[in-house]
Formats: sequence, structure tokens, C-alpha cells
Amino acid sequence: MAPKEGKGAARAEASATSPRISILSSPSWSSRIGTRRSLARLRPLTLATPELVKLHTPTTLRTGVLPSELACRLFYYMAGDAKFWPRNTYYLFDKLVTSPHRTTFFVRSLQEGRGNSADMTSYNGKVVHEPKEFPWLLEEACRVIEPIVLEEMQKRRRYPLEWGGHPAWTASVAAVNCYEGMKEGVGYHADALTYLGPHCTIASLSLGCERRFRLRETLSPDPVREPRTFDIPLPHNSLLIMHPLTQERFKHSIPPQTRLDVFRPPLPALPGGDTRAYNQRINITFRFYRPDFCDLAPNCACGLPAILRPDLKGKYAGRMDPDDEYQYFWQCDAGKVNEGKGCGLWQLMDWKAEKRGPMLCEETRTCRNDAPC
Ligand SMILES: O=C(O)CCC(=O)C(=O)O
Ligand SMILES: [Fe+2]
Repeated sequence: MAPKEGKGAARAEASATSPRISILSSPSWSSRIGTRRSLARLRPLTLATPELVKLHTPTTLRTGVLPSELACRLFYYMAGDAKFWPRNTYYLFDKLVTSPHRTTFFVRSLQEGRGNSADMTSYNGKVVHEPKEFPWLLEEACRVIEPIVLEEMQKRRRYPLEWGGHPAWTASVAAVNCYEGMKEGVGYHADALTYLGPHCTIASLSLGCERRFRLRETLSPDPVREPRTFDIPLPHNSLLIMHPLTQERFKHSIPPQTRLDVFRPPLPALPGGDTRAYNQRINITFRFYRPDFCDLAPNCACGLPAILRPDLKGKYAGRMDPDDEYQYFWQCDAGKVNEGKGCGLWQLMDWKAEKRGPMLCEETRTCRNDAPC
């Protein structure tokens, strides 16, 4: 989240230099929200089947996605490793907070067409100092998951600023979370798009205990109702694919729960051994770091890479129509590591001036080295 000072400073600076930016704090938008406040806030709607998930959200749910033995071995591997993973710490305004879960990060080994792993060592604005290469089990899981993601992408509406090169999607990094017990979770956020680019696709694998994934609309697409909140139960060995619009129109979280069913792996950890119950959920988010974004984030005046965010509240466009072209902006993120203090950079992404692409909307597709792709 942006530091208070930085945000205010950025707006003041922006409105002094650009007349268009005044739309950012349009009073008409807040008054429209005000008229909806009087309506009862809607309770989360549980989406218990893949059909309901598809109907209400821009995500796809697949259950039983990996061969059962692979899912079980990957759970054992990650649950055993998780003891050594850190909890993220960051500044929220001037307060140092610690995330209520453990997290780690893996980079796919360097292969042709996958970009340079040296450019892939940042996650949500943080440089990962000792990125680990995909262990063999993660590579095996990728071989199952990549074709599923590509198949699901083909079934959906595509957006002009999606990656237009080849491959359309590959898992170049994996951010892995471990939630132990029912109180651990992660607060509402939209994933930073710094290396993913606009309208990204993220494939999120759940292993172990079932937890609820909560998706909250940031604005209602329907002016007569409040934004809605959805709960998607994610069982062991399920894959939730977050398609375009998930980061643009929703925030997501793993909320704490008041009860939890323990997980009993279908196979023992060692041949002939007993199986015991676990209270952990492992989440692996496979992400495609776009070649045109992974090494090109502008630096802010603090000397750190800026973070790319979508215009979640429709403040720039002033409206939230599903067919709108979304705006994205570069924002100073230094406050997270710098006691809440940042330089206030706020700059609209201009993909043509920033020489990004190829985008899906470009008729003649060429890669960044000008070779057809
Ligand atoms: O655990 C999950 O399903 C969500 C994790 C998440 O939102 C993230 O890593 O950004
Ligand atoms: Fe996330």
C-alpha cells in the first residue's frame, strides 16, 4: 500500500502538471458511491462449484488437477521446507507489520525463451536475494499446469494489452505461501503487476488443508448494488486460474477461519510409514514474468523500481464498465521498506513510449529484438 505522504504529494504534483489527472479525485465518483452506501452490504456469496466460480468471477477452478501422488509429494516437500521460510515484513505507513503467513520464491531454470532469471528476482516490490531454482517436483507440476492454463486462456476473451509474443504464457516464477492453522492468512490486496504486465494470468495451486479464497469487487459493475464479495473454497490439489480482470476489478485475501478440517495425505511421507494429520495449506502461484516487463520498471526518485498498479477504483477513467480499457500507473513503493516514506512517484503507464510489447493488439507482431515471434 502506498504511504500517505507519497500519495498526496503525487496527486498534487500530477494535477499541477497534467489537466487530465484532475479526474483522479472526481467528486462525482465519490457521490455515486455515497448513494449506494444506504443499501445493505451484501454478505460473501460462497461459490461451491467450478460453474459458479466461472459465472461470477474472472477465474477458473479445476479440481484434482495433478496426479494424486505428485500433489501429495509436492505437499510433503513444501510443508517440510516451510519451516525455513520467512514471514514478510513491510511498512504500512510508518508501522512495521509482519505478514501472518510464511512465503518463499522459486525461479524457473534459465531456458530459451523464458527471459533471464537475473531479471526475475523481484516479487511484489521486494528483491529476493537468494532465489531458488524450481525443484524437480515443481517442474513436474508445471508440465501439467502450463497446458491447462493455455487451454483456459484460449476459451476466454483476450485483452489488447495482454502479451502478444510466444509462448502466450509460461510459468517463469512461483511464489509459494504456507498458512498454518486457521488464523494465518493474507489480507486484501491486488497483486503488483510490475513484472506481470496488464491483464495478467496467474495460476494458483492449493495443496493441503482447504481454505477459503475471498474475492471482493473494488467497484460494482452495476450502479444499483454494492460491490460483491465471493468466497471460493479451495480443496487440496485444486487450481484457481486468475484471468484478466481479477487484478483490475477485485482484491483478494485468505481470511482467518473459525474452523479448519485437517489434511490427511493419501500417501505416507515415507514408504510403509504412517500418515499423520496436517494443519497447513500450501499455495503455489505460478506467474509469467513478461519479457517486456521483467527488467524495465522505471526507478523512482528513491532509487528503487516503481510498482505497476491497475486503476482499481476507476478513478482515472471515472467509470467502471467491463469493456473499458483499463489504465495502469507506476507508483513509488519505497515506503514499504523505508519507514513509510517514499518520493510519491505516480505516473501513467504509456506502453508505446516505454517501448513495451508485443501486445496482443499490435497487428504486426515483433519481439523486442525486432524478430518476428
Ligand atoms: O494463498 C492464496 O491462495 C493467495 C496468495 C496470494 O494472494 C499471493 O501470493 O499473492
Ligand atoms: Fe495475491
